[in-house]
Amino acid sequence: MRRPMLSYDAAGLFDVEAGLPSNFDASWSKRCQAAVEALQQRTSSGELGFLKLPEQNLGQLMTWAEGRQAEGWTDQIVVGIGGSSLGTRAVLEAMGPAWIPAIRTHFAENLDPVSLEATLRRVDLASTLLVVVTKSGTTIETMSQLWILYDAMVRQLGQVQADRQVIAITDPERGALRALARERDWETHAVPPNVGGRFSVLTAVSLVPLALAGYDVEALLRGAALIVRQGTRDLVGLAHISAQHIALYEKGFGQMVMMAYADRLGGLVDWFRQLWAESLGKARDRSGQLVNVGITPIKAMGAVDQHSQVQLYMEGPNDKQLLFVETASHPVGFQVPESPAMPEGLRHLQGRGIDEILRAEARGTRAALSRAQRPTALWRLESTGAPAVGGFLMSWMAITALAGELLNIDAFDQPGVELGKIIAHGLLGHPKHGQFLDDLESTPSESHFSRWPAD
Ligand SMILES: O=P(O)(O)OC[C@H]1O[C@](O)(CO)[C@@H](O)[C@@H]1O
Repeated sequence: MRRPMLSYDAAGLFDVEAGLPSNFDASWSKRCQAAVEALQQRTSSGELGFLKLPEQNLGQLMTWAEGRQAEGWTDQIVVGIGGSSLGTRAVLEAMGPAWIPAIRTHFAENLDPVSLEATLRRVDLASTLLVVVTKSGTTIETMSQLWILYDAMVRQLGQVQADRQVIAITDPERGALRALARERDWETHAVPPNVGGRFSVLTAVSLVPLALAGYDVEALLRGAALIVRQGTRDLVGLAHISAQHIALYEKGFGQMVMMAYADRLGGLVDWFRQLWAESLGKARDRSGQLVNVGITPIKAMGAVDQHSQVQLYMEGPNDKQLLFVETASHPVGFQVPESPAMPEGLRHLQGRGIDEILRAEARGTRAALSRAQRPTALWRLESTGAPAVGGFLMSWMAITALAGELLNIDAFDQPGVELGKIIAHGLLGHPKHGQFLDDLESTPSESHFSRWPAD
């Protein structure tokens, strides 16, 4: 039998006291079928595009990227946040160590002056592309940093040259960035309007910077395609995974820890957190009823968090679903050397690979959590090559969308993030967003305010 590119072991969700019952699959079967039909219907009507992304032909993109690489650029700064950067970062980190990038990639995500300065010190703007990614074209963090970086380029290289070095990835028609790109004649790539930001890792949003960096984006899509190759059959299988998490949520397991056992898998967990949290954390269901639903995603890293979080996961409230993510192979290896000086109790480590030790730690931790009646599951990527990474991404996009159908919520909007943005714009002087400022003006009452050192 061929080794699978990706595998999922859910036994630990069933084998614990408050876990899933043995008739789980049968009892959720009808709901899963209905969820799949609904998702397929929304896909075939053109409302949702992410399931179709593996069908793209990337020939043109590859030729374009090779042409750009041949121009001799050394670096790209990807300016974007949330769904406009997390997917790119996840793939770069996961596949990175096996790759010698054609163009080095830096990110301008958070509004941290020190990070921005550090990025500027690492690059030579004369040989750097500015890849700005924002689907809406209005995101405050992205547009402010674009303006700073573009201004620095204009001052150093002149406007004509700076305009040649900007690549804008945004909605094909709408938004401030699209308008700006038209005005300045920047090169553009379109984000399909029917693919939401957090579902956009297999669109130009990530494929453009990844192709520029020389990554095998075609293999990424091939891996994603394998997950949904059998259409309904595959989707029903994925819907049962969504249902497992929802059923556990309904039993009181309202948090979901994704614990990655390899540093380079950490970016995938960051990507997953946005996908899961923004898609499923909703106040109302589709009929408008107040439900305040959501399963809180938590990032953990093995083995480091065994020395930090695991005590809580073992003995604290039994309200967490724990997903382990590991890779079966690494592009490089280290062995603990043999030595007569090795202390007695550690001799069994001699000759062991550190990957072998890490795997044993993951197994040990999962087994211990199971003994403590905590529900666990394991995702294993055969390697962190493009197909397995693409497969992981597509699996979780489908599981998340299907979970939205099962919960009867809209997994593709994010109304809860708007108010904070409006207030921030108001604070910064936006002429139309001053309505909440009075509430902020009042000083906190002394009984709820502390300062150190005390007067
Ligand atoms: O691509 P944009 O429009 O800049 O949005 C960035 C992110 O901001 C959000 O709209 C809100 O956090 C996300 O859904 C999105 O991925």
